[in-house]
Amino acid sequence: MKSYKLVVTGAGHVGSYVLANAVRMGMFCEIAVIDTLPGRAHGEALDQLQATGLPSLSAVNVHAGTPDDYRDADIVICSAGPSVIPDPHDPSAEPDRTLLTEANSTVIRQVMGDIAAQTHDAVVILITNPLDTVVYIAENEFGYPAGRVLGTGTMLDSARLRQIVAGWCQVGPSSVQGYMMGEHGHSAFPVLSRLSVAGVRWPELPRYYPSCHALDPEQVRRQVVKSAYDVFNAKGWTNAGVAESAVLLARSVLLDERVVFPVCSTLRGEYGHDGDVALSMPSLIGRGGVEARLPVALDEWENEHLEQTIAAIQATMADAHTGR
Ligand SMILES: NC(=O)c1ccc[n+]([C@@H]2O[C@H](COP(=O)([O-])OP(=O)(O)OC[C@H]3O[C@@H](n4cnc5c(N)ncnc54)[C@H](O)[C@@H]3O)[C@@H](O)[C@H]2O)c1
Repeated sequence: MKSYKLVVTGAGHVGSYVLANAVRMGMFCEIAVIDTLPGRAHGEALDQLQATGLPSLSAVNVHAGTPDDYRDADIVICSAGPSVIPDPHDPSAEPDRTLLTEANSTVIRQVMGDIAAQTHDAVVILITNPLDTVVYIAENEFGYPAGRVLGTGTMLDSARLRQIVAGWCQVGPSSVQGYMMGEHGHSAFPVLSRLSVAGVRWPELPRYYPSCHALDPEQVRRQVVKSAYDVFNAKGWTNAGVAESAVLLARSVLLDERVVFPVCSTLRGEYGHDGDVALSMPSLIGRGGVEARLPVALDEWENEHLEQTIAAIQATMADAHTGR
C-alpha cells in the first residue's frame, strides 16, 4: 500500500497550522518540516510528534527536514516567507500583500529551486504572498510539469464569501455554493452570477431568505476583502482558513478526487490570456494537481473586474521581474 509523504516549508503561524491539520488528517505517514529560523522546524515537528502519543491521532513520523526531503515527497505545502503585519497606529489598516513582493519573490525562487533540484513529481501547494505572483514564478521559472504547482488562491476568499452569505441567509455555509476569482488580494471579486444557496440564485435570495437583503456586487466584494483584515487586525495574522484550504487540496490530490476549487495557476488560453498571468478560477483538482481550468462565462461587472484583477497581478509580477 502506498504511504504518503508531505513536506511543510515555512513553519510560522500558517505552516504550524498546516502541520497540525495535516497530522490530524491522518493521510501522511511522514511529514518533514523545513524552516530557515534555527530551531523552529525541530520545535514544531517535535511538538506535533509528541501529540501523536494521544490515541486520537495516528502514528506519523514528523521530523525537521532538509531540501533532500523533497526527493520522495508526494506533496509540498509552502508558506515560507514573511507576512504583512498590522499597523499599531491604525487598527483598520489594510496593508496590501504586494508589500511582500521583493522579499517573497526571493524566498520562492530559493524554495522552488530546492524543490525542482530534487523532484518534478511532488504536487506543490503554495500559500506565500503575494500569492498569484509567487505561483507564477514557481510555475514558470523552473521547468516544473504543468499542473503540479498551484496556489490556494481564492479558496480562502471563497470560504469567507460563503460564510458571509450564509450569515445573511441564516443557513449553514455548506448550503452556499459560490466563489471569488482573481487575485488573492484587494482586487478579488465574487462571481455572483454563479452563486446559489441550495440552487436558489443570487437575485432570488431575498425572496426565499428574508434576512438576506439585496446588495450590489461591489458591497459584497468589499465585505469579503475586508473580512480578511478583521481577523488580521484582531490577532495579527490569519492562518485557520488557509491551512484548512491547503490540507483539503492535498487530500483532493492524493485521493484523485477531481473536485473543483478556485485555485491559482497560470492561464493557458482561458479568458484570452496565455502564459502571461496566474490567477484563481474554478479548477479541477486530481492526482496531477490542476487537471483543468474551467473558464465559466462571466457577466459584464465580473468581466470588468477580471480585467482589473489581471492588471493588478501583472503589475506585481513586473515588480518581481517575472512574466512576459
Ligand atoms: N495565501 C493565503 O491565503 C495566505 C494566508 C495567510 C498568510 N499567507 C502568507 O503566508 C506566508 C507566511 O505567513 P505566516 O503568518 O506564517 O508568517 P510567519 O512570519 O509567521 O512565518 C513565516 C515562516 O517562514 C520561514 N521562512 C522564511 N524564509 C524561508 C525560507 N527561505 N525557507 C523556509 N522557511 C522560511 C520563517 O522563518 C518563518 O518561520 C506569508 O507570506 C503570508 O502573507 C497567505
